[in-house]
Amino acid sequence: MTAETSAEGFRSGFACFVGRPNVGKSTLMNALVGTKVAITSNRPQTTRRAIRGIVHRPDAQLIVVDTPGLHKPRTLLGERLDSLVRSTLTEVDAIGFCVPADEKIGPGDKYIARELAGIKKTPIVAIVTKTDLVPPERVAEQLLAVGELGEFADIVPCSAAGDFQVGTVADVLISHLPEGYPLYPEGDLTDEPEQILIAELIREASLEGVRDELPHSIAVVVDEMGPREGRDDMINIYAHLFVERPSQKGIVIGHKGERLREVGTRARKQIEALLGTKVFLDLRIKVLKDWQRDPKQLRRLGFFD
Ligand SMILES: Nc1nc2c(ncn2[C@@H]2O[C@H](COP(=O)(O)OP(=O)(O)OP(=O)(O)O)[C@@H](O)[C@H]2O)c(=O)[nH]1
Repeated sequence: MTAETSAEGFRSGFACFVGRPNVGKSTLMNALVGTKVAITSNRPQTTRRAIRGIVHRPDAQLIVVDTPGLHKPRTLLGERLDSLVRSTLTEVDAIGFCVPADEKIGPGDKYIARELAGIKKTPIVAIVTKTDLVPPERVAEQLLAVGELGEFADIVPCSAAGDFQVGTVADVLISHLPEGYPLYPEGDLTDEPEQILIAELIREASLEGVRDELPHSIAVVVDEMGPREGRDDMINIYAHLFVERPSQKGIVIGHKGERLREVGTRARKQIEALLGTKVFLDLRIKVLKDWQRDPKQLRRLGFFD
């Protein structure tokens, strides 16, 4: 058997990071994944986990998933972790528990450690982050203090900002993955910007049931997205759906707007799964006469030649 067809010695699986807000989870995830793969969507219809990125190694594939909600203080310090987070934690092959080197261990860390103690089957790697901010003695003290928080498969210090031991974090997580074939061929992943993935999800939702009537006539552009004012748990997305003729507009909108509402709901759910956060989706529809034949409009819709 060739290397591609044999799983022998190859490890593949999922990992997620948990920890209080601001401990450096996102920075570490991004550093691990590097610039190779940007935020990437799951194929619709498959699992709802939001994939953050994939670390490709000759001997391993580590898929980093987001834990929506856990890093939101309200949920974190709430009475319970929501079921999505719980299921993510039990579905992954390894959990990275992040504790920063520059802050004393507090109630937030202990709360998470207690929650994690209930997850028996998944190896938990404690990661002391931001080591660049403190002297080595302090890192050593923090490693010991973290060790008191629970039973960990490993404890690793690292600094994503200082590029210290990021590779070791990957190595250690990978060492806890099961042996198996790569779960995602490299070609399966897009490195498209988030907005394009979101536009694609909206387009897919809008084609459901009318694919035959409007095969290529729908284009979607995300005009704007950003956090909703005054809320840290919701993103506003403003998007336009373009059709070529007024009759198509009618099809997409449906009787009394019913179909467009369904499209919005379906797309919103998919986008929420992708981003791991609540989404307010403002979806407008516009006729852009014969856009497929108009080079200027094609450029506007992101089809560059
Ligand atoms: N000095 C230093 N700063 C870091 C490091 N990692 C992250 N930070 C900073 O710490 C802050 C929080 O980092 P994030 O990666 O957003 O933390 P997070 O845990 O994902 O935060 P939430 O999304 O709120 O849960 C940012 O200002 C980062 O720049 C590190 O290794 N060293």
